[in-house]
Amino acid sequence: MSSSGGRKLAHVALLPSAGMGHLTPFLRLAALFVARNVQVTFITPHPTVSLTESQALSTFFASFPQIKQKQFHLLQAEKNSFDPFFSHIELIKSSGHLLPPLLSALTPSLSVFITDMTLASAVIPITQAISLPTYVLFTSSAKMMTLFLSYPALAGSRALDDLEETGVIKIRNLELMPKSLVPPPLLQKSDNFLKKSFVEESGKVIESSGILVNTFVSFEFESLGKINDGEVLERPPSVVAIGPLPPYDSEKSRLQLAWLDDQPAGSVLYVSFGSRTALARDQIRELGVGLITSGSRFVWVVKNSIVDKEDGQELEEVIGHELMERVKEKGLIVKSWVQQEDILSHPAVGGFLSHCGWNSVMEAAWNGVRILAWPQNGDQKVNADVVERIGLGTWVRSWGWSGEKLVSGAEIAERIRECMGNESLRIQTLGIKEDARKAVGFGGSSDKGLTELISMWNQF
Ligand SMILES: O=c1ccn([C@@H]2O[C@H](COP(=O)(O)OP(=O)(O)O[C@H]3O[C@H](CO)[C@@H](O)[C@H](O)[C@H]3O)[C@@H](O)[C@H]2O)c(=O)[nH]1
Repeated sequence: MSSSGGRKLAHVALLPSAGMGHLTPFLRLAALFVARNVQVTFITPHPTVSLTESQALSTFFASFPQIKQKQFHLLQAEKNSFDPFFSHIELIKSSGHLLPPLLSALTPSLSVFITDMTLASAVIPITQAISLPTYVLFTSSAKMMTLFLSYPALAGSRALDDLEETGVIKIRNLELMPKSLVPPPLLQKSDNFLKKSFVEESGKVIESSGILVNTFVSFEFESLGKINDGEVLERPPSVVAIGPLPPYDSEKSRLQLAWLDDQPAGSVLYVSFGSRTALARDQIRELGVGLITSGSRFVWVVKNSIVDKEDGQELEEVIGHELMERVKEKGLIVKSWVQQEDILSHPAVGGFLSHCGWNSVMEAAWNGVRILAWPQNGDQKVNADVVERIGLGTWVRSWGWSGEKLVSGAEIAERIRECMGNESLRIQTLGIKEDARKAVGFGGSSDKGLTELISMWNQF
């Protein structure tokens, strides 16, 4: 803690987890703290899983020289997991014992620590031992949080066995969600990585000083209510909605998007499945056919590997020469990565074919762009359900989880036409954009939540 003109200022350290879906909200939160005179130390696990993360970090620290960066050098370990992101999270956790010396060397001493929810079981015992108040940034939806917080109790009860009959996940008498939304590994009887990590992380998150969640009250009123009213857990840590975490200025690449500039307002569909999902090769081709047949204009980010370091193949090899040529007539194809904020904030963009990673959902709400949801894995069906209920988009439930079936180009085209031509959805989406901006604007629900937290931390 330090003081400015006699006023105490909080010093907050942030520790993100692996992948852009976790790093981005942490960077945005750090930028918000700077704008509110909070001193920030940003702890970056080193190395990162992807090149995109290292690049995002370099740009970020160049724009925010007032933020201290502390590299957290991870132990080297064999990468033997089926998923590079999960194995990186394990690596960060197993390097946890290297954190205390790093934390004790920080000056002024820390007021508060903020960790990613996937690292809680490694971090919270360490920060508890030094009596450092620790908050969790939950990077998914509040609806997903209802499942996350109740999962240890669910997994230890008969509730999962009873599912065969009811098809609905219940905690005590509270209906959380239909089984069909839940990531399949969480429903399995046998042990698996996701089950183990939900039980371990959730068990520690409930010992935290509080949870910050990247959502806003009017968007997820019901789920936030269920948690804060003690329906999900009898004594939940306080949960504060602080989203949508707005993009910071230098996040935009300031590239000239000449092609987009030439398209009519709201006419372009942006197609992306986030930072860590690659569709199967045959599904990529069907999607290409669907995009052409739909008649819509589009910007399509094609990833052919979940790790960008390995995303080496030429697009033409993946899509095929003929399709590649036809796709170019109506749209722009980008390999691996595009600065999403540049695209979603462009007036020509009116729709987003999205996997419903939660950051993408919040970014669509922030920019008033309607979603055609195509969840692929993890929390994404839960998030798609939130999108559909609030009216930010539509969801074709029959498309299933990633790889469950091959969705045909004709079917995709039909759904794109419906979504892009849906005038009431367009209007609803603009209303949601207004609500999102109100929530983080002066005196809005998210603004108040964060202001109250910071004033409390300034007293620590
Ligand atoms: O070409 C791209 C692709 C992604 N992004 C950005 O990267 C982030 C991606 O996050 P998200 O949309 O949440 O997707 P994932 O990368 O898939 O995120 C992981 O983390 C999320 C938050 O926990 C989960 O909701 C997802 O299911 C999980 O896969 C967003 O900020 C995007 O703007 C880009 O800028 N360019």
